[in-house]
Amino acid sequence: MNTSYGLFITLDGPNGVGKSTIMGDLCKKLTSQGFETYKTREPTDSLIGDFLRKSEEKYRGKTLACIAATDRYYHIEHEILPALQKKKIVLSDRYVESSLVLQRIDDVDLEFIWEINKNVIIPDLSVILLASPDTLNKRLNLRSDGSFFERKKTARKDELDYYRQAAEFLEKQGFNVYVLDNESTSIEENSESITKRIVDLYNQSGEGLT
Ligand SMILES: Nc1ncnc2c1ncn2[C@@H]1O[C@H](COP(=O)(O)OP(=O)(O)OP(=O)(O)O)[C@@H](O)[C@H]1O
Ligand SMILES: Cc1cn([C@H]2C[C@H](O)[C@@H](COP(=O)(O)O)O2)c(=O)[nH]c1=O
Repeated sequence: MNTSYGLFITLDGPNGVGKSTIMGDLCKKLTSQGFETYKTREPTDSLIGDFLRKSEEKYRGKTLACIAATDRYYHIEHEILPALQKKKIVLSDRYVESSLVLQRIDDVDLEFIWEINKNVIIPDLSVILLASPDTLNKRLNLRSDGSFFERKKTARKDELDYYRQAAEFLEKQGFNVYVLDNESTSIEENSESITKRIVDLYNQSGEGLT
């Protein structure tokens, strides 16, 4: 664990599952309990991240996978590690879990994806939110436009299958994975149980709460 350097928490799951909603709630809860948080996301807000966000209509497959991995290593070096060194609780909306799903939907095989991502730092907790394809489609339909991954017809079911496989795969790589149903369980209940896990990890690190 990275606990002597703060805590690193990732929040992942299919498009529209509720990552940013839960992230906002989690940050509020942790801040109100006296923790210093650092909220971040992938693609990052750097030039590489902006490039990744704009890339999906032009670049695909292994090329897009490498752009996402490049942005991730930049993220680790320039945002995640500096914030962990300041003992913050770093919360990232998407991380390597996303590549193990989105790049697979884009026909890149798992071995290649892992090969270019295997040197990432392991989060203290990797939260994966899931919901049924119907619910995901309903939530996404509320939006006016969609990305390549959101528009792809079979994407919802593929995303769910690949997230389940990613959870299993990452556990074997030593990740502490926490899979949650974000369909029938409320935003409040889920963010409460994630907060509890984070506080438990913090206390286990021997730092105490303040
Ligand atoms: N547990 C929940 N129950 C019901 N609705 C939820 C729940 N969690 C999130 N939502 C709703 O789902 C919708 C999508 O949420 P959000 O934008 O946070 O998803 P996201 O995973 O961040 O999406 P994207 O990956 O596309 O950015 C929002 O309208 C949000 O209010
Ligand atoms: C982290 C990550 C991102 N992408 C691409 C796929 C989408 O174009 C965006 C995700 O944007 P959102 O606003 O979070 O929906 O980035 C990718 O291909 N692989 C990745 O690992």
